[in-house]
Amino acid sequence: MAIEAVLIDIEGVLGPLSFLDETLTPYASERLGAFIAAHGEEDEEIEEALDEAGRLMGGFSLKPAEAGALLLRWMKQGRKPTPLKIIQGRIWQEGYAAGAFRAEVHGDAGPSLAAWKAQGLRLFTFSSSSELAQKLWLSSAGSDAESLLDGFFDTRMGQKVEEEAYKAIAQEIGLAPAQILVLSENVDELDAAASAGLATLRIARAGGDSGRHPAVADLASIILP
Ligand SMILES: CSCCC(=O)C(=O)COP(=O)(O)O
Ligand SMILES: [Mg+2]
Repeated sequence: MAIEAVLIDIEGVLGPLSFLDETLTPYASERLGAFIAAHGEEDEEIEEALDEAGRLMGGFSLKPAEAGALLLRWMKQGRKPTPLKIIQGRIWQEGYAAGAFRAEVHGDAGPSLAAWKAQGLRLFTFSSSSELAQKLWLSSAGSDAESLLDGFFDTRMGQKVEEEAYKAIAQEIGLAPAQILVLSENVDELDAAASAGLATLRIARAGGDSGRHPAVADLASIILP
């Protein structure tokens, strides 16, 4: 079955892994408590995210300090539930606006996306970060990638290591799973995508084990039929 769409990871594929660990995560950790105190009771999106965090904990109504501690714990555990990613995205939005940092996109991202688009492929992201955080990353890097993308998927479709998320995305895009190629640096994500029947390709910019998936060193090395 011919590939009709490409589902692309951001951190690790379009941009460097280090930006999350070295810049975005510390920035959000340091501001989480103050951000929740300032917005937790007056901003609908943040209120809803905190309610959802409480539901995920079994139906608790969390006080701001409890919510801050819970989200920090999730971050330390490497968990990526949607309410955490929504709140992180809003904190990062303030950081980008204040000029605290700028994101980077790898040099091969724009030209590769443009070439695939010109071939008639549909292009989507799938990131653990919120749709807002994805768009901020790409636009702050001055990349034209955003304008080439047909849609942005995030954890509202499910976690990236869960097969069900990829089935839901295939249904949303309206293609058979085998018509979608997933690009990620993360083998667990590719395993989940392959279990759902999607085609997979590991982007191994830093090398490493690709498990059962084919791999290339960068986006420029991909030739799509
Ligand atoms: C694109 S903003 C920061 C990335 C992030 O928050 C994350 O959890 C990892 O993202 P990925 O694109 O690798 O799913
Ligand atoms: Mg990634």
